[in-house]
Amino acid sequence: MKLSVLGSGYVGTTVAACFADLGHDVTAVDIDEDTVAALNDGHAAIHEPGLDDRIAANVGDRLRATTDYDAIAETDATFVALPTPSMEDGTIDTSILEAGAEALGEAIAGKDEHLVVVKSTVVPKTTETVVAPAVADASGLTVGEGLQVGVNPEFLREGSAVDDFMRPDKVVLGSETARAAALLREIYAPLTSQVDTHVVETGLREAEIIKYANNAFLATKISLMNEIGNICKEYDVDAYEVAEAIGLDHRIGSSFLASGVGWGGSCFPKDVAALIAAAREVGYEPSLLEAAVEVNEKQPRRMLGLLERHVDVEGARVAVLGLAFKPGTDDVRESRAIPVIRGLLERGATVVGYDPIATERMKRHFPDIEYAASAADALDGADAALVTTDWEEFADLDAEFDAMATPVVVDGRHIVERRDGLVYEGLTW
Ligand SMILES: NC(=O)C1=CN([C@@H]2O[C@H](COP(=O)(O)OP(=O)(O)OC[C@H]3O[C@@H](n4cnc5c(N)ncnc54)[C@H](O)[C@@H]3O)[C@@H](O)[C@H]2O)C=CC1
Ligand SMILES: O=C(O)[C@H]1O[C@H](OP(=O)(O)OP(=O)(O)OC[C@H]2O[C@@H](n3ccc(=O)[nH]c3=O)[C@H](O)[C@@H]2O)[C@H](O)[C@@H](O)[C@@H]1O
Repeated sequence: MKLSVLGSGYVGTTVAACFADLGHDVTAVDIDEDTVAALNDGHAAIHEPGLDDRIAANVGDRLRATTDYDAIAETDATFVALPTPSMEDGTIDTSILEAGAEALGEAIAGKDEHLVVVKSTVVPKTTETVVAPAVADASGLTVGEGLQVGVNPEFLREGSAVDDFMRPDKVVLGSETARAAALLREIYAPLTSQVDTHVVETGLREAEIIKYANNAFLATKISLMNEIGNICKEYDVDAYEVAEAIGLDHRIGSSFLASGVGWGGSCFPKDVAALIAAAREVGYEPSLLEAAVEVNEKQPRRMLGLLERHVDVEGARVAVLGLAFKPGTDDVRESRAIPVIRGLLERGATVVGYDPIATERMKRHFPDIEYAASAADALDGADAALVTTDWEEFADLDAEFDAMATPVVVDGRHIVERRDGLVYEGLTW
């Protein structure tokens, strides 16, 4: 089928490249000229393992990128993967989505039929009340007739986006008409026929809230483990031993029990905040979700508190190892390193940050701190080190700690090996 994908960020680029790989003819549309040029050049503007290979294999053949919305008219269906960022009060800002939907509508005016699929994460009713009317008004098409509408939330993780898309646990297809459901099924057939996955066919609102339920559950699971971990720490118990044991209960499961400095990224914080705001909007006070956020905000402060047990932070030189919100990505959005660095600066420390790939992005947040070219350089002469991302290379650090002025490590990610001569503090162990 001929598909267009609106927005070429983490989701849009992955979706476009993977659909092309699956045999569809795909046009990626983005307003950013550099992003479009990079794609047409055979690579992504973002770092995502395996993504460049898929782009390079398909560009010039089944994949192309453009800034021209008119190209959408040549396609049968459009996946909307535009940003839905948080507003101050936690609600999602739908202005980009609305502008995109309007431009999309203008582009398909005069067509007999077009399918619009919302891939962006949106609160229940957004597709019905914001996207569909905007496309309908601008195109002149009628919702449910010429204009078919779907919601297909995305569950990929950054750092493993391609694998997650190509081997999903489930594919959620939301629609309100048999025609839209059939088109969605057809688009996903090349994937669902080759991998063992579950296809969940449901309504628009249901598909929208399934995405939030998924993320809220995972974020709350981590916060619950962090809360248990904080208690474990006070009793001198290793929370990782506890997690391993409880994870054996199949009702709990072993994934997303890694306690530490908490959850960051462009989605968990934004999506939990949006679900809280959406709940309040309909008069429900979501106290458990609020507590999950509260625990998450506590973890960086606990990390700084543990540091203060060993080092007078004012005037100290502190290495922050790991700036990305998780390993495998250069994305620093809502990275836990941000509140940690802010807390260090407030306490008068000199901060030297290190990350294998996220340094440039973190410079936009903290242009004035020092950045090291390697973990060894960051540790050289440091009075302490805080570990905020579980990059595998930190597990191999050993003799590098000898160059520290005082060998104090507060590990927020359970990644550094304890060794003789190192004053080691785990966050929840
Ligand atoms: N990042 C992730 O891992 C996941 C994100 N999501 C959701 O997917 C949506 C997109 O997220 P990301 O891909 O992370 O966003 P992103 O910020 O990485 O990329 C968005 C892209 O849209 C482009 N753009 C902005 N306005 C535009 C317009 N009017 N027309 C065309 N292009 C425009 C930007 O230039 C950028 O390339 C969000 O709703 C997010 O919550 C869902 C699952 C996973
Ligand atoms: O909606 C989204 O954008 C995506 O959000 C998350 O994916 P992502 O943010 O890429 O990363 P995760 O691997 O989920 O990690 C999120 C944060 O939780 C932290 N985390 C994760 C797991 C864990 O056990 N403990 C823990 O602290 C990570 O360090 C990271 O800061 C979800 O896992 C995806 O399914 C979803 O599609």
